[in-house]
Amino acid sequence: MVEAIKWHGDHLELLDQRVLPFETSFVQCRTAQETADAIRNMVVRGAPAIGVTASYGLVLALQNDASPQAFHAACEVLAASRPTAINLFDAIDNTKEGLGNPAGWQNPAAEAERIAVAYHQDDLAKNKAIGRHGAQFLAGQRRVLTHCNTGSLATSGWGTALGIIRQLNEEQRLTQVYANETRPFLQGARLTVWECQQDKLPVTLVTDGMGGHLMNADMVDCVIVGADRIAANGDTANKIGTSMLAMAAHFHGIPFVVAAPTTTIATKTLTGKDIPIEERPHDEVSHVRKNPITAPNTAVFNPAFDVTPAALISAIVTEDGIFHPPFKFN
Ligand SMILES: CSC[C@H]1O[C@H](OP(=O)(O)O)[C@H](O)[C@@H]1O
Repeated sequence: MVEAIKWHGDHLELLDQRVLPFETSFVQCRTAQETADAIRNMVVRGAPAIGVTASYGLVLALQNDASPQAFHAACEVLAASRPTAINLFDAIDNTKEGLGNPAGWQNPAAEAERIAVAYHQDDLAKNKAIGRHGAQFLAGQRRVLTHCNTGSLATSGWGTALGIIRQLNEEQRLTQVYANETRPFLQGARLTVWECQQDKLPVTLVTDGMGGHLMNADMVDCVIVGADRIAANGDTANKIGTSMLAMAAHFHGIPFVVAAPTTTIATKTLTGKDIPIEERPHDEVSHVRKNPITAPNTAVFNPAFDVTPAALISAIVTEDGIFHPPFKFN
């Protein structure tokens, strides 16, 4: 199981997901700003991984300057790195609350480090529970279509949707994984395929437009995806292209399952309309690995996420179990 995030006590080491699987290189962070830049630039990505990384960014901030003013400035810098994944804000609030008691500020850097390490370990435990619940729920489903990357690279290890897929494989109940390439950042083609190959999962790469054909040809038993923010009513923000998969699955009567830890559930976000959708740099769409795929100065729209209405979601799997519609998280 690959480790995307490594804490070394005085710096953070991130596996650079912008260049996998072609290069294995690492980015070191020693300040909150460097950590925020790594999140914004998608050195590290994936909602749970973003939260864990931000927790360590706050430790670095306190190691550099243990004043409350510097800590709150670091919270702002990290909170501004990416707007959609609620895990980022959950992690920041988790450290804020942990330092809330008077004892927390006696040695805030050490206390924040204890909090961050616990948050990191807790996410791994959540992933394993999601895998168990999801595999139990999907008994008999053997051919899975997934979107983006929701594995060890997007979490503390094991994964959410890919964690369920790993569990199905461990229980010898998986015959096929179709991985959407997931334009424009290619999390599927570059990261999910690589993770599946590392674990000898039966993975086939498909383009983002193939989902309807696979379902029409009866090649898929279920669709499993991750999430970046689940609203109180179950509307779910996930990688751009997810909602179209949900529409196709609904039309074909195929289960569409969202897998996420409860740190991805935003009870104060009432519906999908309240979820901020990140827009990313245009060259992510107009170029692939720095090579242009369109004419210069082409107009581009690059929303990184879309919202799948709760009505299209068959089940939401968290570490607490399986939730069915109508969803009401509070
Ligand atoms: C378990 S990862 C959840 C989620 O995060 C990814 O977004 P990004 O790669 O832009 O950070 C994707 O939406 C995954 O489904």
